Amino acid sequence: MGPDSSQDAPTVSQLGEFGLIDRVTAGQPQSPGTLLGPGDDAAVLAAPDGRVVATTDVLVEQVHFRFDWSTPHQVGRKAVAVNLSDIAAMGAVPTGLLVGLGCSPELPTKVVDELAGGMWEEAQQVGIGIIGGDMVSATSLTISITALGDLQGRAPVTRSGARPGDVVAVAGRLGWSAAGLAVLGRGFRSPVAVVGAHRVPEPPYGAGPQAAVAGATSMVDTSDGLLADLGHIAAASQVAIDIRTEQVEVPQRLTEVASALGADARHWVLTGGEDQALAATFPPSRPLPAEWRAIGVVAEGTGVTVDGALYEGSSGWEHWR
Ligand SMILES: Nc1ncnc2c1ncn2[C@@H]1O[C@H](COP(=O)(O)OP(=O)(O)O)[C@@H](O)[C@H]1O
Ligand SMILES: Cc1ncc(C[n+]2csc(CCOP(=O)(O)OP(=O)(O)O)c2C)c(N)n1
Ligand SMILES: [Mg+2]
Ligand SMILES: [Mg+2]
Ligand SMILES: [Mg+2]
Repeated sequence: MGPDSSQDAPTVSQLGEFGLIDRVTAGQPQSPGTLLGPGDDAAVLAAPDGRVVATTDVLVEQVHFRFDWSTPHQVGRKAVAVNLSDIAAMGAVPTGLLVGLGCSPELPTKVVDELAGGMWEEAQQVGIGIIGGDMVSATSLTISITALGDLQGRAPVTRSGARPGDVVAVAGRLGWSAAGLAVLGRGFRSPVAVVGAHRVPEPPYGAGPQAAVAGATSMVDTSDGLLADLGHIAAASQVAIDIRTEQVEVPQRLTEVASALGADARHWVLTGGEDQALAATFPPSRPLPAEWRAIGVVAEGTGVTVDGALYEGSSGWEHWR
């Protein structure tokens, strides 16, 4: 195959593994702090703090996204966003991304171009880039992203530091992605406010480090659902968490969508995943940082309650359930 035909190759198998790698890496900016970028056996990245934060999330077609619901560009942005929100949830800032991609030989090259374009767009929002990755043949389109981050000299904010008396607070949107998923699941494509929130979450990236600076005692990103993810803090910290619904805003837009679908907007806010909001606990003595709003309290005990009662029904997403 000559260079001209490979330039326009319609499928990934026609372009080939190394042609595809060249295509997604060519012309991209160097991620800051990268001492050696894509092309060798591994990348080399500066670690300013001396410690490296590392996290992976995998996204699989039909499980995490559908191409009749989202464009490849949107899927690329979301795949990066869900990883960056885990970095933020440690109170860290991201420094680089590694991208594994499994796709069928028949996949049009254009889809890979657009996925990579979306990934780069989201990465550039926080000033970083893709420093390496892998491309393999697979039966379902699979994206595995590893995000690396830096603690800037601070202690990591773990899931295990919540203390009785702390305030529970959130930053970012809740329930919007679940509303969008419900809309798409019923075959609709609007309202775009909720469908767009499902396609591309907007994690409050800055709120993670902000919480760390403000002395947050524990933090998690809400990928599975607020109650489910707070359950991880309650378990790891060996405390009870009570959410006070009078403090939890249910946006008017979600109430409207829920009434059109015969659904429950409050349920989306409390248990809907994929908004990648941040939830954290703070000592009660100090004011919350700017992006954060109080939604409940930490007490002695175990588990998560809503207004003092166990929540009826599922508290969030679980794979294989
Ligand atoms: N295959 C695995 N090997 C080792 N650790 C894993 C594996 N899968 C998940 N974990 C770890 O289990 C924890 C919970 O995973 P998960 O619920 O996916 O976290 P998150 O919701 O923050 O993405 C994380 O610390 C994650 O790194
Ligand atoms: C086609 C499709 N069906 C269902 C969902 C809903 N969904 C899939 S995964 C998930 C939860 C988050 O995913 P997970 O892999 O558990 O992320 P993690 O908690 O590891 O960050 C949700 C709500 C979706 N996004 N797309
Ligand atoms: Mg995960
Ligand atoms: Mg995650
Ligand atoms: Mg997480």
